[in-house]
Amino acid sequence: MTSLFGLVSRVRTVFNLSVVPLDSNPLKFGILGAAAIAPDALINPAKSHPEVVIYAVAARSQKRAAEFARKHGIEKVFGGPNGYQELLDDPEIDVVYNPLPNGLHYEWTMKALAAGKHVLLEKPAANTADETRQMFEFAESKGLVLLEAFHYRFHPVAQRVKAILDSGELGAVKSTSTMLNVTRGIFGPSNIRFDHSLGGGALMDVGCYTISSMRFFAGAEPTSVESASHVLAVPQVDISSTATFALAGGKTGTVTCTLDLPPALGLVPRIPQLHATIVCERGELRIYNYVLPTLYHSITVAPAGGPARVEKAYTFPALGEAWWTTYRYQLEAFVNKVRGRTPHAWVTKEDSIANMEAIEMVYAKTGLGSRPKSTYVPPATT
Ligand SMILES: NC(=O)C1=CN([C@@H]2O[C@H](COP(=O)(O)OP(=O)(O)OC[C@H]3O[C@@H](n4cnc5c(N)ncnc54)[C@H](OP(=O)(O)O)[C@@H]3O)[C@@H](O)[C@H]2O)C=CC1
Ligand SMILES: O=C1OC[C@@H](O)[C@H](O)[C@H]1O
Repeated sequence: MTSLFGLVSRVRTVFNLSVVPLDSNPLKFGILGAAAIAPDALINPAKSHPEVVIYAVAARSQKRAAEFARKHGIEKVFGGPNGYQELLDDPEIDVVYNPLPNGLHYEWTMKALAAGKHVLLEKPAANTADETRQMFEFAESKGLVLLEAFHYRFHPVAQRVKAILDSGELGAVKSTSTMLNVTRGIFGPSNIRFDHSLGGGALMDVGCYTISSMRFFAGAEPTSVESASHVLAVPQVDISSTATFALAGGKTGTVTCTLDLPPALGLVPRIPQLHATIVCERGELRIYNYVLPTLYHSITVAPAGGPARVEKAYTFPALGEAWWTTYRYQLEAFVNKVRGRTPHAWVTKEDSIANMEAIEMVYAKTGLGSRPKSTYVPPATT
């Protein structure tokens, strides 16, 4: 009963956020594209951050940009074929949020960095590890912050799980199983997720979380892909994928993802499955909902031969509120980094590159091949 009240209270707060007063010199964010994810990932979290103002949006259509701006109370609108570049050229903007389709991440992140903006970049970082490396090296050379938005990492759940594993309570990690299965029908056939040229594929879209969390919880990088299989949505684009990695130190990791979770009994839509199991030398740890834990989650710590305990982690001892989403925690860290303060968690350049490498390893194993490289060539001066 207590957890039901907690759930209702957290959900009510998330959907009825009051806007906190802004500091005197907030960071001004501009959004590239009137993207479906932008409200959850940035606009709503920004309402409770005194150092963030969502100042501008650009969309390929003026009308779409204007409607999005009106709906979300955004001051500045850039529309039309040059809208994205015009937003980047606006000297008022400090930070660019890039939630474009995966295949456009590289081009517009490079352009945003060239314009001197910090970038919050949606996952997966790009279509290839090479593009990912280039973006991070360019950001470093310009002294700018670039973050791949693996929001789950910033929530207390992921950090608490990592702390339990690192404590040695259960002994060393032997294997991981990470899953992200999305309900069938949420994304229609024309969705960017099924467009090869835009970087589509379940492994790119949701598999990137399963690989990221495998690497994080195992504390080890893949050395090879032992087996992999997929179901195609259209040629070269997987709607479901699974793979088993050999990881450094003799560990293994199995990842499972789909955008096509079938209904129960052929009729009842199932809620997304966002679970992970980590098997250790002296027991196992199970996480229910490591991706959107604010709604509800559980961390079950089951020592071999001993009683299991269940933990919850909605806040850190000195940071957060129970209703803070993964995105709100992520924004906290991002702003701290830009401001030169130490963030409570981070996804490093090396981490983002390694994740893309692992995705490409799976696509190589299955024969689908990496998603196409961007045709954008940065100017020589960049
Ligand atoms: N962190 C998270 O939890 C989530 C992250 N994501 C990530 O965010 C990104 C966007 O996902 P989502 O918001 O679902 O995507 P959308 O389908 O909403 O597309 C995002 C934007 O892409 C722009 N766009 C530019 N060129 C094209 C093109 N050729 N075809 C289609 N769209 C184009 C559109 O901008 P315009 O308005 O200018 O037309 C659109 O608004 C992806 O990288 C995805 O992986 C997605 C969901 C959740
Ligand atoms: O990032 C994401 O998280 C949730 C999924 O439903 C979505 O497809 C993906 O883009």
